[in-house]
Amino acid sequence: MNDTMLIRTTTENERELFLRTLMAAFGTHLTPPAEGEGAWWAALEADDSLLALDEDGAPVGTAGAYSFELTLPGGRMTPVPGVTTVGVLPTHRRRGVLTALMRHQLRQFQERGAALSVLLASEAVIYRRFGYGPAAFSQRLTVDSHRSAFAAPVEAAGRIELRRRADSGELLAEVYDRYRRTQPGALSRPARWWSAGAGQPPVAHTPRHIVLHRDADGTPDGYASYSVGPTDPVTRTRTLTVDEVIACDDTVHAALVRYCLDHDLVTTTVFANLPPEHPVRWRLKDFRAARTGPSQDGLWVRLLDIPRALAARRYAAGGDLVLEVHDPFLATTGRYRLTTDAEGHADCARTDRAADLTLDVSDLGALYLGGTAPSTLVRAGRIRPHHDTAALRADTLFTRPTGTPHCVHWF
Ligand SMILES: CC(=O)SCCNC(=O)CCNC(=O)[C@H](O)C(C)(C)COP(=O)(O)OP(=O)(O)OC[C@H]1O[C@@H](n2cnc3c(N)ncnc32)[C@H](O)[C@@H]1OP(=O)(O)O
Repeated sequence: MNDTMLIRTTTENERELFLRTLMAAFGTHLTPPAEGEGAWWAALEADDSLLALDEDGAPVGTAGAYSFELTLPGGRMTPVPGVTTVGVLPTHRRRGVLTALMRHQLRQFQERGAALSVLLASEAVIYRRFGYGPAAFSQRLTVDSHRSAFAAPVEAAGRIELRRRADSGELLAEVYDRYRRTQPGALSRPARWWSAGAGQPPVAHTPRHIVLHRDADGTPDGYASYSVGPTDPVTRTRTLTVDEVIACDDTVHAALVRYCLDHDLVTTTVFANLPPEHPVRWRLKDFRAARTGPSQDGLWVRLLDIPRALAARRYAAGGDLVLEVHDPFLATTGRYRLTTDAEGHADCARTDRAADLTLDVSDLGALYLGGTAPSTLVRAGRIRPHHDTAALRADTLFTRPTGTPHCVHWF
């Protein structure tokens, strides 16, 4: 298959062909957006959308990429391709179509100078072989609304207003943009996403309510996006699901959470996508009124230019570490010396020195945003330490200098 397969970018007028192939791979159909919502495919970038064609020229697979900016630990932002719309027709699976698409796409990213790429994985078993590792996680918090009193009132100056999502794009985009610059692991949301609708997923099959928080001067500084499900006729239970609570400030965040918890005719409130260990649970008077769901992998990271990627983020301490990184998919192995100063600024270059740790590039991706400690992967048998203090030294450097990484953006 690989020898005869052609991979090429689409043209603007091939969007429908691309989408039909993708939808068939997922076993779904193109459904028109709900009233007042945009079509999610409006955000696709045609010149980054790849089609794999069989020997007869018929499309059998798709892969696309969006252009985002990723916020790194320490606050620097870097451009990243965000891999999306990956699918292979059920009739052509397990013959290497995805492998060929990934090879083509990663080469394209390298040619354009990307230091890393990111994705959200439909299944966790697919992408490690291509060098991606799970780097940021999210947690679901389910709260019994009637037991949700806070231990202390939220003292956020300002007010909350309920808005139509269709009229709020610019305000939400502004709030989101301020937030994502402060949140490691967050992605920019280009304008075309907002014109397609906000929330998570950004274009939902069900409409979302939006509440906007304004500070005492009237400047928007937070929002929440949510929907309320039907009432169960037997149990009389009803669930409010919050897709996104976005705010730079913890008190504003808590005011928006309080609004959601106080909604009438709701028995359960679900916060679908919070960072792990979010402090909001600790505001509850009754700690057991909330249950945390399993931690889910969110953003996956793949390093393409290791020295540039490692030097771009900040670290938690000064130090020196040599990593031997194996990248079987791109058929490279290299040793890299990472040197950081007391402020956590880094240099990274190839070296001949002996390695402290040996690891696969997908595991380096998993460590990159600080979401998982190197010692955890050593204990899991994924990373090989070469001496007793190697894991501890790596932990001291890599772990979260500026908070838990999190990516709320669905793509
Ligand atoms: C970022 C995103 O867009 S995520 C969305 C991904 N898409 C989907 O989930 C849609 C439904 N699934 C599909 O379309 C296809 O099954 C794909 C795209 C996941 C895989 O495409 P294929 O062309 O079958 O993959 P390919 O043949 O290149 O497989 C390469 C290797 O990965 C393995 N693999 C691929 N997909 C899976 C899977 N879902 N589960 C387990 N192993 C898998 C193959 O067995 C193969 O292993 P091998 O090298 O040891 O033989």
